[in-house]
Amino acid sequence: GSLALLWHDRLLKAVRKRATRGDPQSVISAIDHFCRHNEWAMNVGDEKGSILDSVVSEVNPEKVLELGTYCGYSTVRIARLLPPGARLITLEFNVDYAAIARQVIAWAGLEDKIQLVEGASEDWIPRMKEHFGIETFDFVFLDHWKDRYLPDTKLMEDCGLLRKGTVLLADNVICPGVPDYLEYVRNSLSYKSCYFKSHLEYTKAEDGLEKSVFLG
Ligand SMILES: Nc1ncnc2c1ncn2[C@@H]1O[C@H](Cn2cc(CNC(=O)c3cc([N+](=O)[O-])cc(O)c3O)nn2)[C@@H](O)[C@H]1O
Ligand SMILES: [Mg+2]
Repeated sequence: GSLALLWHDRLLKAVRKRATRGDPQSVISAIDHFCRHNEWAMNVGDEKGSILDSVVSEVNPEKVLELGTYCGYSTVRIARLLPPGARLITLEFNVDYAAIARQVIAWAGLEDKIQLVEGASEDWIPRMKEHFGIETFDFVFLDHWKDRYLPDTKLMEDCGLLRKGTVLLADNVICPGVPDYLEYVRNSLSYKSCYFKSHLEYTKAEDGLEKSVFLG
């Protein structure tokens, strides 16, 4: 609705005012400042974001998939750490959010590493190979609708998009929570899973990230 759009315009203004064009870290700090001091938003945030940073740095992925772009905060967080030539595909089906994210990504100067695709994850996952020439992903960040984490993970398995060693990192496994997904990755013989305890972005509530390595 228009109110949400107004809010997102204020977010963009804060980014343009506080962040330096072409400097991803300043874009991240500007969004964190806005969400902590002005208006909360469901970005992964700075605390969980530094866990995301450490997992991305450890995996050093060439091919990355993000489910749920939102304003592009985690997209920028991930892309700024990728080696030259690495590519990040991010899926977002809300056109208003996608428009905001494109501007955040452009301000960070990371357009050439990122492909923002407008559409639903369930529609695009089956088309990754023929449409983007992707064989398998090295790293997947799940931050979209919580009832899509499990079906989309199974869909990625069925489409052969995961290889031995692919790392899935899921946001919000405690709040709002993804019980069916957690039960699956923690009990399936195809995954080695571990939990990184943290807090819901910009709050004191518990939340965390689940890192699950596909064993093939
Ligand atoms: N199947 C889908 N395919 C592509 N994009 C999707 C899909 N589902 C949602 N999205 C998009 O993700 C964006 C952000 N989003 C994420 C969620 C789910 N995330 C949460 O609900 C959430 C909620 C809280 N929270 O309530 O405190 C905290 C968080 O960190 C969260 O990620 N809902 N919309 C939205 O633009 C939406 O269009
Ligand atoms: Mg989230």
